[in-house]
Amino acid sequence: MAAAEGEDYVDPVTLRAQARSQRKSLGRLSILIRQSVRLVWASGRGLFVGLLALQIAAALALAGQVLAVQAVLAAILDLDGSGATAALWTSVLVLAGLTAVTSIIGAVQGHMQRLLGELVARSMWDQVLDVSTGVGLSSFESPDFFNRLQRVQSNALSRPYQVTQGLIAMGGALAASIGVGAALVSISPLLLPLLVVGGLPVLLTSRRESRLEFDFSVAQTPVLRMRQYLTLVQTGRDEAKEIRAFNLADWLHGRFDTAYGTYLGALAHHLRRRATLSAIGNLGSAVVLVLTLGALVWLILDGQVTVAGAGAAIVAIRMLASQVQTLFAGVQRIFESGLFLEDLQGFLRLAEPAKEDAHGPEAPTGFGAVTADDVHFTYPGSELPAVRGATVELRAGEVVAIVGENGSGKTTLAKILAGLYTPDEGAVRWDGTDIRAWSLASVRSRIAVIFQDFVRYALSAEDNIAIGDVSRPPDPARLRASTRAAGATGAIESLPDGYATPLSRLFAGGRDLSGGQWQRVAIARGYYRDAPFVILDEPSAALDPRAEYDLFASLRHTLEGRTALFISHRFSTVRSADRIYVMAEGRVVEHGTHDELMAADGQYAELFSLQAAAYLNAEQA
Ligand SMILES: Nc1ncnc2c1ncn2[C@@H]1O[C@H](COP(=O)(O)OP(=O)(O)OP(=O)(O)O)[C@@H](O)[C@H]1O
Repeated sequence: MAAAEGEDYVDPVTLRAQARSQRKSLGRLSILIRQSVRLVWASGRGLFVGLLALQIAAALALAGQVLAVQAVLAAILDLDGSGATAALWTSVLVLAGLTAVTSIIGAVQGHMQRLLGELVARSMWDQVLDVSTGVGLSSFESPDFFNRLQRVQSNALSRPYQVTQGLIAMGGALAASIGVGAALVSISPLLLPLLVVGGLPVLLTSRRESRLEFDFSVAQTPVLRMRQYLTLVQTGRDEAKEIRAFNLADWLHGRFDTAYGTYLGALAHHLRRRATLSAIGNLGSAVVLVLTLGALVWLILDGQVTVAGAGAAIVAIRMLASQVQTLFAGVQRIFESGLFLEDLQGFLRLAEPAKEDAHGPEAPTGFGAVTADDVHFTYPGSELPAVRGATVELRAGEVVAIVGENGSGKTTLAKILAGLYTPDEGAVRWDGTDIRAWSLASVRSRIAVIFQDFVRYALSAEDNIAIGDVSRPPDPARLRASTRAAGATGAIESLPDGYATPLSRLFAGGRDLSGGQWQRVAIARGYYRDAPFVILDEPSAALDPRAEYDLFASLRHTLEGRTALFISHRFSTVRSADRIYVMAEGRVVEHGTHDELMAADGQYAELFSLQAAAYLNAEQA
């Protein structure tokens, strides 16, 4: 597993600096448009082409409307002429028909855009989920990663839809502008340049607005994450009991209000700045529009255009102004989304090291011995190493235990042995070969790990166990054997729908299990995976002493020759292990069999006696 953090991690400050240095040139716009078209094309090319075709049809209808207005006005001014009434009605009908066609096209486009937007969103989600499930586990220790994930979820994912809309609006507005512009030129060529200049103020201010929007989003991500977290805490099922027991409701609510208040204050400030900028842009456009209309009046007075032509020109000017605005709004959307898209692209690149995990030769299907050879590991962002020079060995078929006090590094060492963290120094080897020589995905497929904080999936009991090996279709016989070996048969068979019962009250007919029953389900999940190496991280913490004893006593039989690493706090449980490693402060301080360690009279003997005495005292009390 290559650590995902590295040059691809960009902190918010760097991101803002990058945003400031972004060039907003035509060259950049064309790059963004190319990227966006590729994205939309890959998600739904049929719809995209259909939408563009409709845009062209709408543009033609719009240009036709200008000419029809001119014809209607000319017919009105010529009403006393012979056949003028028929000409008037014909042009009115054409105008009405074209107007209806434009509206119908608009409505159909709306529906198609919505669908295309969803297709784009789905393809983006697919990629984002690939990253979040594919990046190295250590990414989840990094606040940078979470900030980025949050930004991508809350912002970047909606941007491709905006880009889609922006592109289509731009295409349509461009086609319409050309159509209406051509109609306008046929009335008087002098009017066109003035109108194009009219759009410039909006373009200039919109560039600045997009930068403001991006800066705002980057700056607000940590506050938004905190707010979201506080919402989750106050609405979560697991947290509900503690919130009541500790009377935390008002306190948490206060925190939430403060976080929201901070965000709202910043949002109001941000929106004022955006509103001011867009007002400046629109006022500039309005001034240019007045100049254009003035020019038109002058052309009429000068006799260069007819009154009918001038009437049609006014309609065209209004249409063109709105098309130019749509065009620039499209450009703005693409610029605005550009920074987010780059952020998103950077995020998607985080999956590349994960893809490398699948490369390389397949790991062997078994081993003679697994060793962690003088491994060191420090969590990203931590100063102190969690594991500092630990060496352990597990020979095939052995049951090996790691014991030690809280925080001594047991779980971290287990995750290193499971190939989930790459040691900073030292190596995990199978028969002398560093596991990094093989595809890490294939190494992990040979290992079954039951974590201390295993996941309670809100799925059926069957799924909760069969999830241990999704590489093949569920095997009912294996499922039942694993359940039996983990001692979970009774709990599952007494559920209303047995194995089909959802293990969560979130779903109709669902049931929850007790902590110990859940733990047995998790153990069954580990047994179900046909792996030569099984890691059980405190699998007995929620079990009663008899169940714990049974679990360990039956372990060898259940494992049928597989190798097991067993982490526990209860020394009495592990006394029959082939070898016991005692960890303290990230190091292995002692190892041997129970008898050897007791004879050595070191830390193990001390902790064992302490626990035994506590147990005896408790029994006597
Ligand atoms: N995700 C993490 N990020 C940073 N530090 C961590 C993380 N997980 C554990 N640590 C630190 O690493 C050290 C070893 O933790 P580890 O979970 O491996 O200990 P452990 O022996 O399994 O403890 P326990 O018996 O409480 O489960 C501790 O000091 C802990 O604070």
